Amino acid sequence: MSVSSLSSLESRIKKLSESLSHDHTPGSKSRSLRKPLSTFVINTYDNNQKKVNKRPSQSSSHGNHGTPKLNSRAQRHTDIGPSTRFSTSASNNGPGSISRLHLSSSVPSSPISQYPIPPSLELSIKDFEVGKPLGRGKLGRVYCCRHIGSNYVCALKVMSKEQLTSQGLELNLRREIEISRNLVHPKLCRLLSFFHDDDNVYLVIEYAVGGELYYSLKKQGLFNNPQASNYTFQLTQALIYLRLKGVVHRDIKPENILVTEGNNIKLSDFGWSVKLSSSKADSTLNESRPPKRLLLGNSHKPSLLPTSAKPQNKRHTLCGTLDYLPPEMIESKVHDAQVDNWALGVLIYEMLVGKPPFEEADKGDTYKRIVNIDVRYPDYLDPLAKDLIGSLLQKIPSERLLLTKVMSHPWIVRYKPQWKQYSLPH
Ligand SMILES: Nc1ncnc2c1ncn2[C@@H]1O[C@H](COP(=O)(O)OP(=O)(O)OP(=O)(O)O)[C@@H](O)[C@H]1O
Repeated sequence: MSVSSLSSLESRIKKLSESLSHDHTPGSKSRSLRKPLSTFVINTYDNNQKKVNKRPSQSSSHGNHGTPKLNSRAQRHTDIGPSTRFSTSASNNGPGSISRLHLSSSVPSSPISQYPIPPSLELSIKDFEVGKPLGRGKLGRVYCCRHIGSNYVCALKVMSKEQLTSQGLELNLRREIEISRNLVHPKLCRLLSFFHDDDNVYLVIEYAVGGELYYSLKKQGLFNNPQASNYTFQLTQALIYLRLKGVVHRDIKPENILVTEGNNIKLSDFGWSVKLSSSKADSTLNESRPPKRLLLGNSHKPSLLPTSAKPQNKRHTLCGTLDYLPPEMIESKVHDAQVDNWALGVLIYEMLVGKPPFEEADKGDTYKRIVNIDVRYPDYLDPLAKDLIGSLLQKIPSERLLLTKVMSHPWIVRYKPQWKQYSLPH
């Protein structure tokens, strides 16, 4: 599809998506301020609350839940042969009693085109050799693992059913799976498969060896123009694809961007994504069919999740991450796909400055600065970058720069020749 037809399609989608409004996503209750949560709905105008650490550490700040208990049927010690790409560790602090494994970060995951894992449901945890923990999310841990049958290295997100239920996040998970299972793009972290047992739900995800862009950014402090423009370009590619699929991500932030070999990025975490109403979607999006009913079990197993995760026409949910929330969400107005364009502007700023543009100790102050579009640019910022950020951080959503125009913005064009030179080592 040509850039001009993408542009016009993007404009049409923008209009169509203006019909998005109420989202009755059940509230999640424990996300930090860097996490999207419906508690923002309750707390938006509560300025008396103490601000919590906005940048929780990967291993400890996602709540007080330990490693989810793997089904005892799955507990085993793996027998690692010398020919495998894993090496054993003396420690045994992985899930259950499974030996903890370490994967050399130089080992690439298999190309997605060759991924040989069965689509779903025939799988069980026994089909995987579980390796080192990669991180912890709100509902459980993510492990590096190997699909035994194929030797395919992937990430396994293990979520406790108990926690899913107690935190009312079944619908979010269901929506995440429904949306992400239909997304296949080199700049998106692909959901390869999913299955469940008595205790947990497991998502098999493409493995991103470099981890979160957030940690690269924290390590380096800030990115230079070539690096930031490279990541911006790649993320915009992902967003254009999502736009064509009628999907709004709603939680763009460096924590949800994973880095792979060759400094490639993959957008992840579709827990807060939504799909434009199929009845409203442009026919060229090929999204006119309602999503298939999601089954998280074999026929003899009850389906874990409710079946009401249909795309909503209207959305008012205050989701997204505090620093990345657009004015329309803070003001409880209807929002549309342009929330992702706003977040892209926030991200570019954060990459170049090292902190998000509206960050304040008090979240009420952050909200004020967001609704007033109070962006303060450091002197050292390239004027071209300022121009791009400013054109994305527009109060009126329809005035935000089109994604296709981001791709050809002079800041991108100017630094493109230096992208290879400034690749981050991973
Ligand atoms: N596909 C992956 N490849 C490599 N590392 C991953 C992958 N997915 C997740 N991780 C690591 O595991 C950590 C936890 O991931 P997870 O998605 O559970 O957390 P999260 O983004 O905080 O999710 P949530 O907000 O849903 O709790 C991430 O911060 C990341 O470092």
